[in-house]
Amino acid sequence: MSQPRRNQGPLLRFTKMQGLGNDFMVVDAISQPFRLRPDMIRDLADRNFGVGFDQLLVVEPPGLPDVDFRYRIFNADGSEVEQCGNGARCFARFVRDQRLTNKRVIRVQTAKGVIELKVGRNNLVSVNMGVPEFNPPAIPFAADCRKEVYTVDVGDQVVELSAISMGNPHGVLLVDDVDSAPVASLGPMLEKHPRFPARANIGFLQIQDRGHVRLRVFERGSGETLACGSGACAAVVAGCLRGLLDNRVEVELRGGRLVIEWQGDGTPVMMEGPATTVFEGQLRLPAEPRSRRRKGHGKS
Ligand SMILES: N[C@@H](CCC[C@H](N)C(=O)O)C(=O)O
Repeated sequence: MSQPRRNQGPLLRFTKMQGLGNDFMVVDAISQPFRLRPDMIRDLADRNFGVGFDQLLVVEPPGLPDVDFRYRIFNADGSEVEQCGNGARCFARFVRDQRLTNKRVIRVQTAKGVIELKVGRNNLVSVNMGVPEFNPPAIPFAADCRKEVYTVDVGDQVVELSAISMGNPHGVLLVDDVDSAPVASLGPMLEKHPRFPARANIGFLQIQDRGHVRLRVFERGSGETLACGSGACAAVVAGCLRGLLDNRVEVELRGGRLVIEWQGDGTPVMMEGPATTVFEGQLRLPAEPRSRRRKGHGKS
């Protein structure tokens, strides 16, 4: 890393990646120092004034035995979250391309447990996304008991949704047609609905047949994205629980297709899809104010 000039922060190397148009800035925090405040992440996520991304992914050394890396995820609003399916596939591609590992099966520690990523020979990555959680306090979702469908008052409407955690919280609504679904109006209201105390990702699911669905997701902390991997898992689980879907489902999102498999309660959800590098870059981070520098590092 080159030496920063006066009043400038260090250079940061990053890779821009995308999985079905859900786009990421990916940072190797193993071979370079990395520390960003939420306001800096928001600036970098800005599509006009920054790099522009839905999520920032950070690759760190593992903190557990039998795990290859730690995977941290930040939404465009700077909030740190537990899970990102499209990001997990890009993560797997990144650590191999950057020669941080040559394994094809990679175990990664996330804020909600360990996930396993498998890199295929065809640009496809499959991810064991873990066992979905339906217990309301664990999602978290405000309800007295577990149900497949909850009735929720939102604005002047009453909607029905499934509430599921894929490590991160999801609400899934069935719609007749995703193209005309009220994603822009209901999405933000349900994302911040008091019954989801940690906020939630809101999926709008159209069932075409038992093996094919269409989906749009209004993501917590990032708004509507072209695709949401954990949202696709939650949507298929919701459809299976309602008896509407088979165990293997092709999910069509605005940015492309994912294949999701789920064998039922207590089993993990498997996701397969592509991961693509867009470009590599470097940027000069702003210098930290002197007072903060002193506090953080104990030096002036
Ligand atoms: N795009 C992601 C999900 C990213 C995190 C999400 N916005 C949250 O706040 O939980 C995916 O592909 O799963």
